[in-house]
Amino acid sequence: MNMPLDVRTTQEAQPVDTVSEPEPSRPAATALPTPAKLRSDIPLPAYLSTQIARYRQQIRDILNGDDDRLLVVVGPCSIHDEVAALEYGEKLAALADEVSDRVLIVMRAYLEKPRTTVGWKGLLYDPERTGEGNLGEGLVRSRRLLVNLAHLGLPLATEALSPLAMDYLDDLVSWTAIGARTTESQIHRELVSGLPMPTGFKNGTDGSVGVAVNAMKSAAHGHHRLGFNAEGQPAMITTAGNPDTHLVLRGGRGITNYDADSINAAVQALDAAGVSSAVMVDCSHDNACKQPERQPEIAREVLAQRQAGNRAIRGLMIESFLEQGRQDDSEELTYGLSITDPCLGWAETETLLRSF
Ligand SMILES: O=C[C@H](O)[C@H](O)COP(=O)(O)O
Ligand SMILES: C=C(OP(=O)(O)O)C(=O)O
Repeated sequence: MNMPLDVRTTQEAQPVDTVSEPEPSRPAATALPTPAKLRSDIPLPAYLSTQIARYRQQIRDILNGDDDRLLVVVGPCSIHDEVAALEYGEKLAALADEVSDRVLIVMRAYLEKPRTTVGWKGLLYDPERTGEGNLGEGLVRSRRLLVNLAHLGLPLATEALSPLAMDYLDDLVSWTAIGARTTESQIHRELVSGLPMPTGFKNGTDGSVGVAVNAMKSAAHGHHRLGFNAEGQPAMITTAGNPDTHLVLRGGRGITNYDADSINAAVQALDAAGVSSAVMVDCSHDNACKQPERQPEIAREVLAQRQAGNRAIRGLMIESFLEQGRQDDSEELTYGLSITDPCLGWAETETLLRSF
């Protein structure tokens, strides 16, 4: 199991003096299994652990320039239907083999969604999408799905939103994202500092790259943070620092940042800060103005810059599912169609990935 370097459990809680006033009411708390229990109920077989370690190293090698292949993180915006996710994974795994001499494909297996205001937050929180929330079932289904996807031979990517959720899942993930809404958060930077895999920090929702550069500097350092050990007891977590972080350019409100000037400016900022200049371009989100059919043209434009000599460009992100577009959540969903951001369809994705 990949745990941060040193986990010390607080043994001696100080007794609290008698409280004269009644304790203010607290939010309802429903008990959940500990990370150790979930990991033992849904174990990661040793051969998959070896596979994941190998993929993490391949991703590091690409980011460091020791492997010339293109890193492509591709898959649904969010997973709401495990059957469709596995069908997508089977297709992607076959294609990944076919293009593996020039592209390392990593499947987006996103179980937590950051929302601008409110909305469905992902399989991990509310697997039946009732609005009631059921983290107990969500954690089980999320872990089981990641194990099943890993069985297909794919490396997996996810967004780390709740730092505690990663305690249940991080052994299964080969690449992690910190999203645009949390890159500036100290808690997420501390989390990344102890993660065992390469991690991309998105630029901010306003397009600012500086917050991601600062995040990389912070995450490279060791931290002490509040957390829980594998047995679920409160613990001071001591992290060693993560040297394998990089920038993900995803555009911002009314701004795209995949053009040569934007990428060069970002690389200059990374160089000036003394952090890795490896860049991944997210062809979706604000770069595509949420128009999924624009992703192939954005990918081609970025790859033209790479072919023209910009070797800082090491990766692309593409939001893709079985069907193109999106739908609002309802009782009668179209199979294989996103219920969060719009995705490129499988046929278009296949053509695009083969062209790299
Ligand atoms: O990638 C997904 C969305 O862009 C992100 O979760 C925010 O979604 P929202 O603005 O619909 O809440
Ligand atoms: C939420 C996502 O992206 P961003 O943080 O760039 O909005 C995502 O990639 O699913």
